[in-house]
Amino acid sequence: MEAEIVSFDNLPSGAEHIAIVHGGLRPGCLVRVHSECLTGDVFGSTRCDCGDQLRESLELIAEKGGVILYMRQEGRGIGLYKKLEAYLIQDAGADTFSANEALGRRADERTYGECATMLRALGLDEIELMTNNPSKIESLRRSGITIARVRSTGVHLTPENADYLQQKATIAGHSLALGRETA
Ligand SMILES: Nc1nc2c(ncn2[C@@H]2O[C@H](COP(=O)(O)OP(=O)(O)OP(=O)(O)O)[C@@H](O)[C@H]2O)c(=O)[nH]1
Ligand SMILES: [Zn+2]
Repeated sequence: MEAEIVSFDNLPSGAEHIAIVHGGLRPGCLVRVHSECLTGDVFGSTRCDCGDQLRESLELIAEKGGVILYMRQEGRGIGLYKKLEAYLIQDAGADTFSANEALGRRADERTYGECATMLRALGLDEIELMTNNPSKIESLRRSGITIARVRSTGVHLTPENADYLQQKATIAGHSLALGRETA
């Protein structure tokens, strides 16, 4: 697909977030807010579903038009090195949220105010949001973005990521129908 990559001046965090835009921008268009996961997005790690969700979003946006906000919020905001440390703690039995806390960090350090700023800069204050994460929905709504519709991402369930997905559902309240598997 042909897409435009948009950068943004003066985001308060200084992070190099980008928007990938395909098709016309119109009120209510499809938006995926994707948090960076180097291990999953680039290297195909099977611990998580991030790479599958990113590819799913790219395919949908290629088909319908829309935006991916690629947010440099690696490791739910704790960064890559800390996420790798958290993986070691998980391998010793912790869930993915308490492993962050064992490192003295919060379970999820992401905020989404900059996503709202980026959407407004693109002229979008009404969107269809692609997510299963209730805090993304609430946070964007609190930042003044109208979410006309929420579209769930698929459930990319594998034996390797089953605990991770189960913990997202039970600990962070993600709407994931883990009884079924989709492509
Ligand atoms: N700290 C930590 N971060 C992780 C872990 N696994 C994935 N991540 C990060 O979690 C983020 C993706 O978050 P998810 O909770 O999978 O999904 P989400 O983006 O909140 O929700 P959806 O919009 O429904 O996909 C990325 O920044 C990943 O790097 C982990 O075990 N520990
Ligand atoms: Zn991941």
